Amino acid sequence: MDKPHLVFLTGAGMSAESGVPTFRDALTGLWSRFDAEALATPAAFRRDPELVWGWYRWRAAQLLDVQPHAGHDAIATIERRGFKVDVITQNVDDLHERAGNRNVVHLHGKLLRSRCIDCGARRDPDPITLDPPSSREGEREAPPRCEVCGGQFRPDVVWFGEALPQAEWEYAQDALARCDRVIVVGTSGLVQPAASLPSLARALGKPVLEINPQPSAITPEVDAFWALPASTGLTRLLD
Ligand SMILES: CC(C)NC(=O)[C@H](Cc1c[nH]c2ccccc12)NC(=O)[C@H](CCCC/N=C(/NCCC(=O)O)S[C@H]1O[C@H](COP(=O)(O)OP(=O)(O)OC[C@H]2O[C@@H](n3cnc4c(N)ncnc43)[C@H](O)[C@@H]2O)[C@@H](O)[C@H]1O)NC(=O)OCc1ccccc1
Ligand SMILES: [Zn+2]
Repeated sequence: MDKPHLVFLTGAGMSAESGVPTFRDALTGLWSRFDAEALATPAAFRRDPELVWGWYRWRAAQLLDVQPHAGHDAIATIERRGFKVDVITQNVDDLHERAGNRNVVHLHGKLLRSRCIDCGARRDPDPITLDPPSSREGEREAPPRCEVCGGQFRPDVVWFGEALPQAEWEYAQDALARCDRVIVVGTSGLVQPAASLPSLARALGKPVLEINPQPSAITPEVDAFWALPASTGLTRLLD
């Protein structure tokens, strides 16, 4: 008897216990301390590329200091136990990969990757991780220039008003159509189109469990809700 195919839909709350700030949490949330319009939009980068590049370098430097927690490890253990596992995340961190999951799809891009805004070229090692900047918030830094076309480099994340990467979005919808169960972890369910995936899963007849200490915008739509932090809720799945 084949083990069920599980899809994990994760948001910023999944990485909160590792020390990665969420976006909306009142005190620690990034959007309560920084203006998304001034930092996470194409217009912001055109207006002030040094401010935006500096801010993403600061976030990238922080990521180098955190580790996956028991919740990330639990999802990786479930995959090692022979379950087919797809992780579809809104997160730009690499904690699911570091925990050992192989099928991790980033709907909103990756913080530790950048690309040329003109020709799309990438560099290895990636300039966004090179000689991490002093971790002073708001440190301004000029984005590097592309060696291929001279264009400016930008963080390889999806900014507000930008379309999600086609391949990742199609993979997400296809995985929900093929899976047996869906577990949603740590999202407020406020950012579209990612926030529409749980209701798509239900429309496809897939049972949806949500793990979040607080009810979210998607809680009314799920089959089961565990008011728990990611580490506790996901570890409980191992029992
Ligand atoms: C704010 C919202 C209203 N805006 C949108 O949805 C917009 C569209 C839009 C504009 N106006 C609208 C009006 C109505 C509806 C939609 C819109 N969407 C877009 O712009 C998208 C792009 C959206 C992606 C933006 N990029 C990100 N990130 C990358 C960058 C970066 O990181 O800097 S979004 C970013 O914020 C989002 C944060 O949400 P969550 O992950 O849910 O985190 P949050 O902090 O909100 O909540 C944390 C949760 O965790 C819980 N929690 C806390 N601790 C724990 C714990 N320990 N364990 C478990 N859970 C925990 C908390 O209780 C809480 O529930 C994530 O998606 C994250 O990736 N693009 C697009 O629409 O393009 C069009 C288009 C289409 C075709 C062609 C051209 C254009
Ligand atoms: Zn280029």
